[in-house]
Amino acid sequence: MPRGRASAPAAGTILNALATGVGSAFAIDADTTATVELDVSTGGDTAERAATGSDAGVGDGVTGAITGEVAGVPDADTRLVERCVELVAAAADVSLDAAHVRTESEIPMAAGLKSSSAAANATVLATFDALGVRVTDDPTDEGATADAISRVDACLLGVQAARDAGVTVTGAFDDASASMLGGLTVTDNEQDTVLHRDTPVWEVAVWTPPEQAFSADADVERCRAVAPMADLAADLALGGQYGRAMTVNGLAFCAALEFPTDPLVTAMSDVTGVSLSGTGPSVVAVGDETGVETVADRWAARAGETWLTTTKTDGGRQG
Ligand SMILES: Nc1ncnc2c1ncn2[C@@H]1O[C@H](COP(=O)(O)OP(=O)(O)OP(=O)(O)O)[C@@H](O)[C@H]1O
Ligand SMILES: O=C(O)C1=C[C@@H](O)[C@@H](O)[C@H](O)C1
Repeated sequence: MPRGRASAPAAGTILNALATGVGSAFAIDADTTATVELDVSTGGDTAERAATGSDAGVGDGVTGAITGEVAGVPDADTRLVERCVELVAAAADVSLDAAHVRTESEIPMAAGLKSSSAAANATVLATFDALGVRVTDDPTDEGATADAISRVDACLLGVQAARDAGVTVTGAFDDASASMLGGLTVTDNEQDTVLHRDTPVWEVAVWTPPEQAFSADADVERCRAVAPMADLAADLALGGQYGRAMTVNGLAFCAALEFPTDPLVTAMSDVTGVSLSGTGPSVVAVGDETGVETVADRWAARAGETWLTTTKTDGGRQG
């Protein structure tokens, strides 16, 4: 039974795309790993098997059950990662009799740290790994050939799966591209295009409060109301002023989504940038070691987890 494995990093937010469709994120050093086992069909007529399979999946050429499992979270919603396996099988033109995907994650779920993008990217890459298809950095490798797929095309399969599973508002290509490519990206999530890439190197402090906030439940109308501030943050990010973009975004989206601004106000004089990450509740600060450690000490008095990490300039990897 072909088996594949891959990992992809979490990310923090520079600009939330829920206001205008333009978003920006950067990869951080905390991973989700996916292990995929495939039962590949060896013969017979796919359409006939698909019509008769009692557990048929929604993907073409999938005749049996695709099951998912999240280590340590028995009641997790696994539709996103199951859909990733289906879409990769369809892109690689492979028929599956069954498949199982298991994720293990250092990233808290629904905390604003792009757990969904990391899980989707890791699963897409692990499924291609099981099929012997390697991911390449060559953007001219369009679509999945017998042995290669470009990173961006692999990422777009995960974005499609997130849309199909209903875990995203815009598709979150900003989060997904930062996780898959590494470094920082600015994207247009309506066109699924990368507008800008860079690899800033920062120390990172993260405060993750004890609650969850699912992106699909975010108040989109309130986010759209802060579009003028999102436009300003986009201009700053596209001009390379990432820290200022992040702090403008943080103040605007804490206000829109009714998270406290105090963790940002008490951090901003010590760091390059600080923001609510994603749709919250986590807050992320970037800067030099002294600055982020000062902020982390201050945040440690709050309920939840405060932790230190770094930016990551490489993204998802197979094996
Ligand atoms: N490790 C994982 N394995 C499988 N599915 C996951 C995993 N992590 C997240 N998911 C899926 O993503 C959903 C959470 O998506 P959501 O966008 O709300 O969280 P997030 O990506 O952490 O937040 P944000 O988009 O604000 O950064 C979960 O309900 C689950 O379906
Ligand atoms: O679901 C979505 O479309 C998004 C969720 C958040 O992570 C945002 O930060 C991101 O820009 C878009």
